[in-house]
Amino acid sequence: MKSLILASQSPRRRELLSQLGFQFSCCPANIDESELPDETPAQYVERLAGEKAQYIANNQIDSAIVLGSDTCVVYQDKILGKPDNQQQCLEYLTLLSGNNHQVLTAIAVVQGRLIKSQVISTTVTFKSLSENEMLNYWRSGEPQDKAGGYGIQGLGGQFVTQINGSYSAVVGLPLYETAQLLAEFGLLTALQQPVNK
Ligand SMILES: Cc1cn([C@H]2C[C@H](O)[C@@H](COP(=O)(O)OP(=O)(O)OP(=O)(O)O)O2)c(=O)[nH]c1=O
Repeated sequence: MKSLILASQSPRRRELLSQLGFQFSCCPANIDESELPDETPAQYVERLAGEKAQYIANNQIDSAIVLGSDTCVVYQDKILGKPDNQQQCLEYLTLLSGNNHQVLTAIAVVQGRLIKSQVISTTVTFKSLSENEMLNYWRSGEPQDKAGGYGIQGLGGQFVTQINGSYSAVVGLPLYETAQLLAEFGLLTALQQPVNK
């Protein structure tokens, strides 16, 4: 029986992976998340997802399958990570207000020396936000641990007028692509199992 490890501390990723019906354990991967010079946002998230998975895989004695993921918000080629403070969050929300942005989520699966990864891009449109709304939102406590300073699955959902792509990828783990990638490592969801007719 192959064991699956989610290289994450995120309760959202844990919940999403549970939706696929897998048994797995969670290990947070503490890696340096600084950007490298000349790296595109897609290269950045793909590298971090791979490093998170590899960090955990390197500490395994057996050949466990390790899934890592990373999400960032991109506005006009600028990466918006988790806001450090109120001022940065208001800056991010001001950029997102009334505009389209991309949410990039990368997933990486590692087993021994084999690594496969993928980047999923989703376009999200925000309504125009008032200063009051932004301040109240910051005070709700929701933006603090989220890329771009918002959570589509929470209070922040009321800012979103349109989404083109994968909702689960915006929340942190794309369900369709994760099921496909894990299947390449022989981990099938209950729905992917062959049926005896
Ligand atoms: C845009 C957006 C991001 N997010 C979250 C997803 C990610 O958890 C987080 C981005 O930070 P990440 O660094 O991708 O992940 P993390 O630190 O939460 O967890 P780990 O590295 O241990 O896997 O922002 C939402 O929950 N909702 C949203 O709408």
